[in-house]
Amino acid sequence: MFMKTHKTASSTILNILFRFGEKHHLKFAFPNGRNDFFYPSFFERSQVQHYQPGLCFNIICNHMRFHYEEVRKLLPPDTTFVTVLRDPAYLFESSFHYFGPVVPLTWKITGEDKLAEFLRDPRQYYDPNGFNAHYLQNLLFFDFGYDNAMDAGSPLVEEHIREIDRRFHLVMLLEYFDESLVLLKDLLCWQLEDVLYFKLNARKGSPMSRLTPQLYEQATAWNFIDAKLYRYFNATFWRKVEAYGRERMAKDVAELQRENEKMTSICIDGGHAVDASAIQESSMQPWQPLGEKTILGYNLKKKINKKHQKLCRKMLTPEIQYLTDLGANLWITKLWSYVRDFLKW
Ligand SMILES: Nc1ncnc2c1ncn2[C@@H]1O[C@H](COP(=O)(O)OS(=O)(=O)O)[C@@H](OP(=O)(O)O)[C@H]1O
Repeated sequence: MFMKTHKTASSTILNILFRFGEKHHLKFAFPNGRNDFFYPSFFERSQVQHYQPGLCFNIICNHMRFHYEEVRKLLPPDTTFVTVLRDPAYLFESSFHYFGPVVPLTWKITGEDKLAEFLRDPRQYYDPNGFNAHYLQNLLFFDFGYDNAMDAGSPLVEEHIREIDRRFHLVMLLEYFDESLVLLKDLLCWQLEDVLYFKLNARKGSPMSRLTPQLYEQATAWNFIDAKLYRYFNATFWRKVEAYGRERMAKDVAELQRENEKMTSICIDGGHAVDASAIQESSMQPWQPLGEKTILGYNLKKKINKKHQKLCRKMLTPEIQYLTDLGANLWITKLWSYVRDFLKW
């Protein structure tokens, strides 16, 4: 079970899981009609495509609002639960840019830098009951199924964090992505080749966050529940690295990075991600936020040796296209995509 949190490099991990599941003919529990489990509603097993009581599924990994009991009833008792977190200030920045257009609360924010204006006085703009408001505060806590607008000082916050700790075998961190994948590979007894990846779903210009130190502080304070969550799992993460062995980790990370670089030179035209307008094949176009084309994608090299052709394509295939290839029914997502194309949205 991969709890796909938002704006945490989860699409990159999804691609890894898709490839592994496909290679080993595993059965995915896909949503029915869309690429998420009717998020932001809570997950229900009846939302799974072809769900029948007693049917066995091996992997569930699409966005959902987590509902432990329902997930438990769907999957075998020995299921491994994993997820990924990100520093909440940067997650907020990413979410604000990506989802801002679908949160009406942001429409009335004026000025060039809407994010800075929002953080100057969030209470002036924020209403927890607003449509899609969860994208603007403690999105991680919301995704895990808890109340993201609760008092950050409530003892319930720590209780919920400990609950996540009891339920998840591994909580990865975007900031230590390669270390995270080495721990994942170790936990699942996988091979190095199973965790090779290209960074997917990156926003234009995102390697340089636009958060000044002051905005970073403000974003952290505004997402203080997620900050507590992140701090807690940062500590558990480094305990896991310690147990794995620091030297062994450094060696494995270096090897993963070497292999990723090799794959980059084999697969990617120009060796880096490009603007949506520069992507030649429509099947390589990533999903874009409403009204913008800010998410980067890739062009496959024209000449790839036979051995790597399929792997390169799979590693670069965006989520929606890969889901279709794996047999997921996406009629609602596709209808929405046609409407957007028609309206040039
Ligand atoms: N490997 C790796 N390392 C570091 N960062 C990475 C990686 N892969 C993806 N990303 C960044 O993750 C952001 C996208 O997250 P998601 O794929 O979870 O987004 S989504 O919720 O599925 O839309 C997005 O962040 P922003 O660019 O800040 O928006 C990506 O750049």
